[in-house]
Amino acid sequence: MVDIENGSGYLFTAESAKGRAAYKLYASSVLAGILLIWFYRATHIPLEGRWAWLGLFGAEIWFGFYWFVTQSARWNPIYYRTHKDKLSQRFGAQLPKVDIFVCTADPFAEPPSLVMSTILSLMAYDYEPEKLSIYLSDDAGSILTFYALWEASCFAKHWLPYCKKFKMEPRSPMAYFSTPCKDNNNSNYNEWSSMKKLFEDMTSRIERVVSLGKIPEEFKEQKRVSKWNAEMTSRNHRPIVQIMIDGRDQTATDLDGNPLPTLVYVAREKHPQHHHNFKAGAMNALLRVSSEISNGPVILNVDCDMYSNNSESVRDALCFFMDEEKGREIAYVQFPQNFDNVTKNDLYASSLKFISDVDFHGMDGHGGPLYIGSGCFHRRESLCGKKYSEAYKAELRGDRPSIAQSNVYTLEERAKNLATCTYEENSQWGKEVVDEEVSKRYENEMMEFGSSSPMFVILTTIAMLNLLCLAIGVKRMVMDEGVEILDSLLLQILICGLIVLINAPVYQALFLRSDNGRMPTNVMFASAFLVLIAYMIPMV
Ligand SMILES: O=c1ccn([C@@H]2O[C@H](COP(=O)(O)OP(=O)(O)O[C@H]3O[C@H](CO)[C@@H](O)[C@H](O)[C@H]3O)[C@@H](O)[C@H]2O)c(=O)[nH]1
Ligand SMILES: [Mn+2]
Repeated sequence: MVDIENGSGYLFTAESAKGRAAYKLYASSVLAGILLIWFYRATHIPLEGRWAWLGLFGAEIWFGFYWFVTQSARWNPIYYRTHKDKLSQRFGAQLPKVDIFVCTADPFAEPPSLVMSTILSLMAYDYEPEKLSIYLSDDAGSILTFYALWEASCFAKHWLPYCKKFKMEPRSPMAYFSTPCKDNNNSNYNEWSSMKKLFEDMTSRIERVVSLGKIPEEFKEQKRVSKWNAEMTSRNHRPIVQIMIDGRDQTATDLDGNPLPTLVYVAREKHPQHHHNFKAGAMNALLRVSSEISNGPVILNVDCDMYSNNSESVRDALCFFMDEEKGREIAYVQFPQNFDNVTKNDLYASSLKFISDVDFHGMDGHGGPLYIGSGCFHRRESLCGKKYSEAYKAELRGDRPSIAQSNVYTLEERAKNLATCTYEENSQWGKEVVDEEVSKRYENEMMEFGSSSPMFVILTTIAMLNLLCLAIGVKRMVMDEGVEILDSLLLQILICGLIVLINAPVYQALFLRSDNGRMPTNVMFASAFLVLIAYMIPMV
C-alpha cells in the first residue's frame, strides 16, 4: 500500500525492520533444508513400504508449501511512524470530526461500570471535544446501562480536566486507578486520591443499581426515561436514541469551562421477528444514526471491554488518512490489541503477541492486515460502499456541512427512525458464564481439556504413542540390547523424548488430574484404542 519514504513532508513514514540480512540467511538455511529433504525423498524410493514413503513425502511437501506461504508475512516487516507535530502545523483547527462507536450487549456479562471506563477513556482523547462524538450502542436496551452512562457523563466533567492537567495515561479511570499514585507532590497526591474517591463512588453507585436491577427514583423523575416501560425487554422494544451531552450546547462544559464531547445513547429496535445480526447489526445502526447527528467522516469502533490506552490515537490515525500523498489509499487504520488479564506465561497465547508483533507488521509490507474487529478507525465513506479509484482525492479537511442544525428532540426522532429493525431478526445472544473453578485453573496456568473433542483425541493419541515408544526404547536399552541400541535409534529416542516432554500437560490431564479440566475418559479410551491399533500394525 505504501512505499518506504523518508520525505520530510509526509505525515507518516514507513521503515523496514532491522536485521533483515540475518533473517534472510536463516530463511535460506531452512529453504536449503527443505529442498534437501525433498531431494533425498525423490531419490530414495523404497521398494517396500511405498505407502509410508508417499505419506512422508506428501507431509514434507505440504510443510514446505506452508513454510513458503508464511514467508510472505515475515519477509519484509514494516513499521509505521506518525508525525503528529506536522499534522497540527498543517491543519490546525481544520481537523475532521471523529465519531466513536462503542458496542455493549448485556449489562450482566459486560458490567456497565467497566463499559463506562471505556467510554471515559475515549471522551478523554487529546482532540478537540467539539469534534468528538461518542455513541454507546446498547443491544440490551437496558435502563441500567443508560443510568451508568448518565453517571459517566457527570464524572467526565471532573475527569477530563484532570486528564488535561496531568497528561497521564491510560485515561480509563479503572486502569489508571488500578496502580498506586506515582506522584510525590503532596497536592497532586491529594487531587489523585479525591479523584479516585469520586470514581469509586460512581462505580459503587452503578454497581448497586445493576445488582438491584432498578434505577433510583430521583433519577426516574429528573431524566427522560419515559422511553422505558414495563413491557419492554431486551429482545423486544422500540428504538431509543438519547443525546446525553449535546456538543453544540454552550452550557455543556466540564468544571474548567471547556466543551464536552457529544455523548449519545443508542438502543436499536429489537423485534423477535427480525434477526439483529449481533455486533454487525449494531454497527450498521450506529452508522445511520451517527450520520444524522454528527456525521463525522472518520469512525472509530471499540468493543466495550477494551479501553483506549493512548490519548493520541486519534491524531495518530489522522496522520494516515490526511497525508496528501498516500492518505487516499488508506481505508482504515488499525491499532493492536493488548490484554491485561493474561497470566504470567500466557498459557493459551491469547495476548495475540505474535500476531501483532510479527504477522501484522509483515502483512503491512503487502498492503496491511485484515480488520480485527476493534480499535480500528475507518473512513465513513469506505463503510458506506464508496469504491476506490485512482482519481479519488480524500477530503477530510474541516467540518463537513452538518445535517444537524435542528434541536435535540427533532434529531433524536429522526435518528430513531434509522435504528429500526427492518432487516434484523431476533436471535440468541449470550455469553458463556465464567465458572469460578475454570478461572481459578486459568490463574494457575492449568490447561483446560474438559470437553471431548476430536482435537484432544489426536493430541492424546500422539502423546500416548510417543510415551509408549519411549518406554519400549528405554526398556530395550536397559534390559535387552544395552547402549548399542543407540547406534541405530539415538535420533528416534531423542525425538520421542522431546515429544513426551512437550506433552507433559497432556499426561498430567490424563493421569494425574481430578478436576473438571482433566482429559475426559472417553477421549482417553478412544486414544488408547488408536494407540493399540498403531502398535499392532507392524505385527501383522
Ligand atoms: O449482539 C451483539 C453481540 C455483541 N456485541 C458487542 O460486540 C463486541 C464484541 O463481542 P465480544 O463478545 O467481546 O467478542 P470477542 O470475541 O471478544 O470479539 C472479537 O471478535 C468479534 C468478531 O467475532 C469482533 O467483532 C470483536 O471486535 C473482536 O474483539 C462487544 O463489545 C459486544 O458488546 C453487540 O453489540 N451486539
Ligand atoms: Mn471482547
